[in-house]
Amino acid sequence: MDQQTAQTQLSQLRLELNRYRKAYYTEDAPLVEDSVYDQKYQQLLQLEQQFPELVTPDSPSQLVGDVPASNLAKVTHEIPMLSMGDVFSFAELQEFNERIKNAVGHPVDYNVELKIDGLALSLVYQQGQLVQGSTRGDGSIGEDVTNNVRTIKNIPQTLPEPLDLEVRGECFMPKAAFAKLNNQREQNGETVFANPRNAAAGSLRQLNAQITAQRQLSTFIYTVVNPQNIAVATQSQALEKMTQLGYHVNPERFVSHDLQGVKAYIAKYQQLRDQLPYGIDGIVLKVNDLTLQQQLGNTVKVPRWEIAYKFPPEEAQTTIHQIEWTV
Ligand SMILES: NC(=O)c1cc2c(=O)c3cc(F)ccc3oc2nc1N
Repeated sequence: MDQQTAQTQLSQLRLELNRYRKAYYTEDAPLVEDSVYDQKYQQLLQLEQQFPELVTPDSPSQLVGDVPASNLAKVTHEIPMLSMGDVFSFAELQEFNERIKNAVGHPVDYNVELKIDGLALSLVYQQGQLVQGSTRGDGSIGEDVTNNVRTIKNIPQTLPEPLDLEVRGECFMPKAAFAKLNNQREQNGETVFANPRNAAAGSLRQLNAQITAQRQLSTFIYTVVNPQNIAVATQSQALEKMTQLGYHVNPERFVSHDLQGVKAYIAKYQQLRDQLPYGIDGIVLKVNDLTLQQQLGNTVKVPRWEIAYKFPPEEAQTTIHQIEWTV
């Protein structure tokens, strides 16, 4: 079908479906059977899937807050996108360090990073050109958000070298953008997002990239999936190289030879957390040597060579802070 026909059919479907919605939701007097509504709604989704550039903000598919995952095309991750094991105390970090030392046979260096509170994103490049962007999904099957990531300013569309590369990072909404967006939504009588992470997810997982483009999303890239393509031996070198390639990499990182440095880093960023322009919910410890990472491998769910230390929830931390002030 050509775009013109699709446009005609879509505007007809939008008109009909919005009329049905109005009758159903506001006048409590459905005009058609649910099955008729659902069949036409699926027709609209199919057409919007085929012609995403024809999606309009008033389309019934856009009125449900962030688009349910089922409306976005699926992407299979060649290398699964795992999540991270979490710990909640320094003692557990020490246990993690002991496990690694026993497994490897000697102490190791860790690359220590902030844990950005957003949603995981994969970016695939062929010959240095961005060809696909996708969400984690269930780790094996994610959602295709390629058109949307093309609107995110700090994602390079073209690399300075013709590399075949997959990188992964966190997509987030800066706190200032989140506050502005929620003010606008409140003024328009729309539902507000609970936190920047939900706002980022709802803004990235849109069928209409024009909506994503208005949401001021950002990224911090933290992994090269195939580091052999960029000739690096450690996580810290990989992050340096990604910076040179034009990616936005979080600067608050360092290589630690023991956990004392990590203890100070945790204390520092637990204090700085509410002054940072982006949300963090902890720190991440990664075995710095990439060969050791490979040797340590992954469990079904998480890599064995890294751990996430989660801060206590912000409100709890603020309470403790207040107690200090009153003392
Ligand atoms: N939120 C984050 O700031 C952050 C998250 C991850 C991951 O989820 C992650 C998941 C993997 F399977 C492997 C490495 C990772 O590294 C990571 N590094 C980070 N800095």
